[in-house]
Amino acid sequence: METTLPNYRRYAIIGTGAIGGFYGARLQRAGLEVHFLLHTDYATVCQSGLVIDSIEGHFTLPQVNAYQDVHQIPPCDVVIVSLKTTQNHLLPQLLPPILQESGVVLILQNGLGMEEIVAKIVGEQRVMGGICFICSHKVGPGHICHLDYGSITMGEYLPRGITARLSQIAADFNQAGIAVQMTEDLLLARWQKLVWNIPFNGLSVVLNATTAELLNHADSRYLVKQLMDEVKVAATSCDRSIAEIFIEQMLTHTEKMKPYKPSMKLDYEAHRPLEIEAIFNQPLHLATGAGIKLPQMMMLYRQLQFLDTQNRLKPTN
Ligand SMILES: NC(=O)C1=CN([C@@H]2O[C@H](COP(=O)(O)OP(=O)(O)OC[C@H]3O[C@@H](n4cnc5c(N)ncnc54)[C@H](OP(=O)(O)O)[C@@H]3O)[C@@H](O)[C@H]2O)C=CC1
Ligand SMILES: CC(C)(CO)C(=O)C(=O)O
Repeated sequence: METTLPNYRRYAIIGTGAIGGFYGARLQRAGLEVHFLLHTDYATVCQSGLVIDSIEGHFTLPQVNAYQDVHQIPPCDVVIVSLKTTQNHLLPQLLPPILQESGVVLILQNGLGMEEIVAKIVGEQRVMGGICFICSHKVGPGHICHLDYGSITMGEYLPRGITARLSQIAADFNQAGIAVQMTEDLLLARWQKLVWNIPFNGLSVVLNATTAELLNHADSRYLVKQLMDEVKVAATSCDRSIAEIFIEQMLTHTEKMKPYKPSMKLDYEAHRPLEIEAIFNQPLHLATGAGIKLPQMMMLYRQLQFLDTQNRLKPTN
């Protein structure tokens, strides 16, 4: 299959929240054509556009191409999936109407297993993934607050090296001031991100703590390290090797971060469904299927399932 995109590239954002709203707005500001699918913010964004408060400079896009219905969006060359993974059951309806024949879907989500879901809908040749290193959240309708970082590691789903279309998309993000690291091994990058997400997203909910609080107490820090070690072992189920030095670097890097509530903690506080399936269940499924025992991860997974169910029964304040 042809893996070069046209010189003029049209982008769609499926899920205009912390990730989609931020990166989509940066792409539009850099001169790219971007179409945004909205949900509850549709009316506000039609009226006032997108507002981005960012450590890299605040800006407003008073006019954006906003839609409530994918059938109104023109065919796009790059369709960015930035829904929460808990909404991925919507993708069979959302993707086919907007993906150009020669286009590609770029999944900007945490976790594992999303590329397989999208491959079933659009074909495995048309799937790419990205892992975002950013601290960002939606603070109001069409209003995104970008607190820290922003780079993305991107790769093809099928192992086909650094393709022309990957370089083209990376160049568009670079034009928007976003650093992109292109990888030949997307799956390794996804497992590496899980070294962070599994301990910090999970424990921040269960222990009601920020990243700094988790690292500053000897017992919770011990749990973080144990979980990181288990993710390292779990990755071997996919023949991926994570070096010990990577784990050490992740700990020291997080120590230097401003105290932060991971996205799962923010979802929990807002009584939104938690991304347990993609961040916990998929990795557990792959590893336990290969005969690997992961007692700490399994414990955290079951605690999160319990809390998620209880939390969804409680009304939002
Ligand atoms: N936030 C962060 O800093 C980071 C997030 N990630 C990952 O990125 C992914 C996206 O997360 P994030 O951007 O934080 O999530 P958000 O909840 O901020 O954004 C998701 C968006 O999807 C929209 N949406 C929900 N249902 C629909 C629908 N039916 N049709 C159209 N749009 C819909 C929501 O709209 P509405 O609000 O109106 O319902 C929301 O704006 C997740 O996998 C997350 O783990 C990764 C790294 C960092
Ligand atoms: C690591 C971090 C904070 C940002 O990349 C994240 O993935 C999350 O909050 O879920």
